[in-house]
Amino acid sequence: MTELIDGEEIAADLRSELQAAVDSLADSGHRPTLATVLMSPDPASETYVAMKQNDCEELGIDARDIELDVDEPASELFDVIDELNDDDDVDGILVQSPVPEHVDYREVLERIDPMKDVDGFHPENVGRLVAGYPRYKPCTPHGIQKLLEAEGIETEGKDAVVVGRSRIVGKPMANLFIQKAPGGNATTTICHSRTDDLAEKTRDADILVAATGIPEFIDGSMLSEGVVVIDVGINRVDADTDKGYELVGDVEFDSASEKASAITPVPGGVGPMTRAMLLYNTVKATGLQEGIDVALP
Ligand SMILES: Nc1nc(=O)c2c([nH]1)NC[C@@H]1CN(c3ccc(C(=O)N[C@@H](CCC(=O)O)C(=O)O)cc3)C=[N+]21
Repeated sequence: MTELIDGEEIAADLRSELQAAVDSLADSGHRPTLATVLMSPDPASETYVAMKQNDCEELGIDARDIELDVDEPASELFDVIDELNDDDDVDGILVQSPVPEHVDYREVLERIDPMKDVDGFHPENVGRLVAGYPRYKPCTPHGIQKLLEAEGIETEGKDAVVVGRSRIVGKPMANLFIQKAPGGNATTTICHSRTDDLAEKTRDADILVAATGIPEFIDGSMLSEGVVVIDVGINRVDADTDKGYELVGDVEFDSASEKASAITPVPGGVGPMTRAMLLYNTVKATGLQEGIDVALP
């Protein structure tokens, strides 16, 4: 039997576990504050930022919502980041990606105060993660670790195959899988668009993480019996629905389900976990900056 991994439920459990930490920080006069900055040409971005704001509201995290027109010069965005960096009331800063083409995302990431970098994308935080002493783990791969943990799926000694080498998912996921730490100790292969005979590699996986951004790129024929499939893709594809699209993953769900022992759905799998870990990092950021020990789940 294939088990459907309920990311929505696991994320809800995490949020309720974070509630106590938010409450105790608020009681001591340090209610966590997350600033989101939206300057994105992607129509999905607005939805995602709105979801993050709602999550904050539910937990009592203060959410600041800054929106910039996509035609503004990059300097406007940098000014906003500088102000948020200097604002002691702001604990976490997230600049939604993608940013417009005339803005260099690398410069954006390097500009954010690393202590407020709740995405974990600043080179200092990336470096710490790779070196084995992470400060803020990037939300999606961290969320995947929490999903596996909640499902009782051991990574130690397993063959993990990550398909995709992005800065936000593939690379940090692989780095977490190889850490000498819970949720790590996996033998890890990173595959990507230039990988020869991809299916040969993916068939070796005990745990497969699909993060290519290509709809239904991985199908059941590429998988071995019993694999755990984590589908990171959230692709909007044209469809005859009210919204004019439907969401599909990077995995062809039906054929993959026939092979998998457990699989995440899209929606309702990794996405909610990514959002929960953003709240986690925001709470952690408040604790670190205020010098308060917070108990994190
Ligand atoms: N600086 C930055 N940090 C990010 O973390 C970041 C970003 N930029 N840019 C865009 C991506 C995308 N992303 C999502 C997170 C959760 C869902 C999510 O919860 N999706 C729901 C469904 C959403 C729907 O119905 O459209 C689900 O999978 O169940 C989606 C997308 C975070 N991102």
